[in-house]
Order: sequence, then structure tokens, then C-alpha cells
Amino acid sequence: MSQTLLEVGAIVKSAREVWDGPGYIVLQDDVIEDIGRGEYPGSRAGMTVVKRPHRVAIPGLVNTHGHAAMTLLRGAGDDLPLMTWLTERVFPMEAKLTEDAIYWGTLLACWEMIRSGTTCFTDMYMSMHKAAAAVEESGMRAVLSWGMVGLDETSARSGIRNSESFVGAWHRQAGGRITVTLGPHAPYTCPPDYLQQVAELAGRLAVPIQIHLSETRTEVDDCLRLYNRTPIAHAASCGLFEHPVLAAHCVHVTDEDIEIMRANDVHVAHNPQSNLKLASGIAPVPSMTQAGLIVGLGTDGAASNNNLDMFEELRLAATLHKAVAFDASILPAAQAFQMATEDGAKAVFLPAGSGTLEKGAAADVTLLDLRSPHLIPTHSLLSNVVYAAGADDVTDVFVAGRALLSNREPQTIDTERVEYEARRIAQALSQ
Ligand SMILES: CSC[C@H]1O[C@@H](n2cnc3c(O)ncnc32)[C@H](O)[C@@H]1O
Ligand SMILES: [Zn+2]
Repeated sequence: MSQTLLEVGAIVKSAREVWDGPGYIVLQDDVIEDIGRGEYPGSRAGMTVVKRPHRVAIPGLVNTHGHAAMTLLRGAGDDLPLMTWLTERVFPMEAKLTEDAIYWGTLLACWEMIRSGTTCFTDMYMSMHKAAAAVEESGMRAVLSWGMVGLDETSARSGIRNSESFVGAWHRQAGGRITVTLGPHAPYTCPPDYLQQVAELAGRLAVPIQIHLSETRTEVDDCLRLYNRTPIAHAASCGLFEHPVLAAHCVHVTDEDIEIMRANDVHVAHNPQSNLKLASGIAPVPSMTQAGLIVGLGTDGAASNNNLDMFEELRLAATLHKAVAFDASILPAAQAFQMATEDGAKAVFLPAGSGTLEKGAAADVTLLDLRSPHLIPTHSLLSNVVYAAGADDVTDVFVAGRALLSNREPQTIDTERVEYEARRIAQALSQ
């Protein structure tokens, strides 16, 4: 049994409750055992005491959509729209990715995410046994899927086989930190009969599904032409929504699509920066949240973002939709914060309470430096976190009660080795 006492200068328990003053959090094994204002009243005997009087504790950020090992492709294909980017730049480079590359690329992503305050991320990629090994070593929490593409018989079969073996080997492993889902890539790479097979498999294995849906206008137009349905209606007709689904992007959705998602409790991963960079558009997030959908925030892969910094997504989500609506009250700081934490955790199917610092919740905590000049003064802690804070303010990160970053020093990752391997692999990729 391990017990850590965090003594901090302020605590954002959730978007609903902010304590601007000293407080403490007791992490017992992987759970928050106690949290309070002022001095910890109990005995400190046997506890690891972490004194951080100039830090604010927030729930660890949850990145609800990405492709971790794409860190190796960062900057290798910029300023292109999605389909050109994928077919001309990304897929040819991905064909050269070895298992070794996936391992080091995923560790690089974990390092980057830990360093920027993220405690849990989702991934849809290849050679996922290697990605899971990297996650286990890093100490992060993750919701992983082996990307499935059904454009030909061979890839369709291997997608099913790989996913089945991946669920068997890694679902609820790494001390419960890893959740496995199925990852059909998109309606344009997975024909209807394949999506039906994926839906059946999700039922049989009792795991959720994550998929890209309605990312671009071209995707919607093609889907309407081929199937006479929008991608959302098409996914529903293939039986996907009979299971828990996390849909990435949902940029081009109609009111009917939103109603289908609401009726089926489909969760959404909003990736504002990737959607802007690939010129995909801007998702109607206010309409989706007003309809009651669970919407989390994501970075997407590092080749379309080009970093994995959730503070950038948080601030962009809280500003972008105001300009779209010509309404400064849209998506206020508290709502954006909730999307990056509690709603993100719900979106990726973590247990109730995750993404908050409530007693009994998972012990996933991020500390920020309150003495950074851009966080002074403190009219509103939540405002500072959403509109002013950045990745460099992150000093400490705990996942499942374990310190992964301590006073800005990574504790679980050999960063020099990761840098060396990532540069070596990227060089080979570009040849
Ligand atoms: C089959 S593994 C996942 C697959 O998805 C590709 N990908 C990365 N970003 C996006 C995006 O924004 N939309 C669609 N597909 C994307 C990634 O390169 C892998 O090939
Ligand atoms: Zn994606």
C-alpha cells in the first residue's frame, strides 16, 4: 500500500468547485482517499509528503483522440487537406513503421503528454502490443485500439484478428490503466459489412468502439452518394451505435445526426486544432452539448496538430466557438475545463468520478506553477487555467497515485534514449 500526501496552494476539484487557498490531497494506492482545505488534520506517519505550496492541483487532462506514434511523422506533411495528407504523405510513411518504431513513437508521445499535464489518452494505431507496452512503462492511463481497415479481405481479416488478440492481452491490464476498444478507422475505409462485423465483435468482446466520423465535407458527400445516408446515419444503420461509441471529429453533422447521436449516447472527441490545420471545418460543439452529448477534447495525431498539448486545445475550444457564434458567452471557461477533464473521462468510458478530484476518484492529478507571471493575479483560478496557462506551467503529474513528473522531471521515461531512438527512426522514415 502506498500513501502520498500532496500539500498545495489551491485546488480545482472540478469545473464546479474551486478552492483558492491551501489544501491537501491524499492519494492511497490508485485512488483519492481524502481531499480538504487547509492543513491535513491526520497523522503523516508512513506517508510520502509532497509539499507544493505554490502549485494549483487540477484533475489530469484527458486527451480523447489521437494516434500516439504519429509523433514520428510530426512536420512530415503540413499544409495539406485530409485526403491528400493521408494518401500522399501519411500512408506511405506509415507503411515503413516497424514494431520498434511504434514502441518508441508511443513513448515519445507519452513523454510529451506527461510533460503537458495529460494523464489519460486514447490511441488508434498499428502494432498496438508495442504501444501498450510503452503505455505500461510510462505509467499513463490509456484507451487503446488497433486501427481496423476493411478495404481488402486481407486487411479486414487481420484487423479482426489483431483486435481480438489485443483485447485478450491488454484489456484492463497495467493495473487497470489500459482499456481496449475496437478501432474501425472510418466509413470510407470500412465497408458496411465490415462495420457490421466490428459491431458484432464489440458485442461479443464487450468493449466500446472508437471511429472517425464526419470529419470532412468530402466524407459526407461521398457517404451520401454511396449509401444515401450521412456518416452518422450510416454508422447507426450498420449497428455500431448498439454499443458504446466514441466518435472523433463530427465536424459536419446535421441536426438529425445530433439527434441520432443523442438517442444512442454516442460520445464525441472534438479536435479543434487538427480540424483547423487540415481545413476540415469547425464542429458545432455548442449544438452538440446543448443536445446533451458528452463531448471531450483531443489533439489528434502529432502530424496534424502538430503537438499533443491539451492546454492549446482547451484554450482554442473556449475561444473558437465564441467567434463562430459572435457570442462571447458561448463555451465558457468552466465548460471547456469540464470537456478537458470530467467529460473527457466520461467520453472515453472511464469509471464515474474520473476527471475530478473528488474523494474516491482515480488518483490522476496535475500540478501547475501558480507563480508563472501569466498566472498572476488570481481573479479566477479557472479563468487562468483555461485562458492563460500552458504546458510549461506543469510541474508534477500523478497517475493512479504514482508520480510520473516531479518538479518538471519525468520519472518513468528515459528521455535521452527516447530522443535518440525517435530521431534515428524518423531519419530512416524520411529516406
Ligand atoms: C488505421 S490506424 C489509424 C489511421 O488513422 C490515420 N489518421 C490520423 N489522423 C487522422 C484523421 O484526422 N482522420 C482520419 N484518419 C487519420 C492514421 O494516419 C492511421 O493511418
Ligand atoms: Zn484521428
